[in-house]
Amino acid sequence: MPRLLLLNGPNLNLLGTREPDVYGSATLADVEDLARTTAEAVGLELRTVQSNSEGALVDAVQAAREDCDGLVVNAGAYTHTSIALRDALAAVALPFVEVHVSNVHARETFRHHSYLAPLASAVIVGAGVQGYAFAVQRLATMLAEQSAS
Ligand SMILES: O=C1C[C@@](O)(C(=O)O)C[C@@H](O)[C@@H]1O
Repeated sequence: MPRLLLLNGPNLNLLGTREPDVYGSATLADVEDLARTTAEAVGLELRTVQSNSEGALVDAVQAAREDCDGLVVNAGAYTHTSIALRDALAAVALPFVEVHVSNVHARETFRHHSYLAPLASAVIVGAGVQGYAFAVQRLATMLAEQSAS
């Protein structure tokens, strides 16, 4: 069964209590449950990693090359700063969908640039935590198309 890695970066462990007016009330556990339920409904397995450290996220991306077919990535603030994470995603060359809970384009200008977006298959912003479900569904479609071709 194809497998996805759901990667959440810094401060996303605080979802549910962190700036609820911006990020809503769903917790990281809620997000992981939603993504897993969505994945299982379309015949995919889901592995989850959350870390506040950039190096651990790079390690998780590298490890995904061994056992995953695609990634859902919310790198939090590292989205806007991390060339290392971008290089890791380029190195493993797995399809990934970038997700942001909030509409980063309606926020501070430093959130408008993503080092990851040019490599992403799709970018979903501002859909709340439902964006994670959309990302899983998009990857399921892409993987099905890939295996049919
Ligand atoms: O930590 C986060 C969360 C975020 O990735 C989002 O999901 O909206 C947006 C980022 O700018 C921010 O640093």
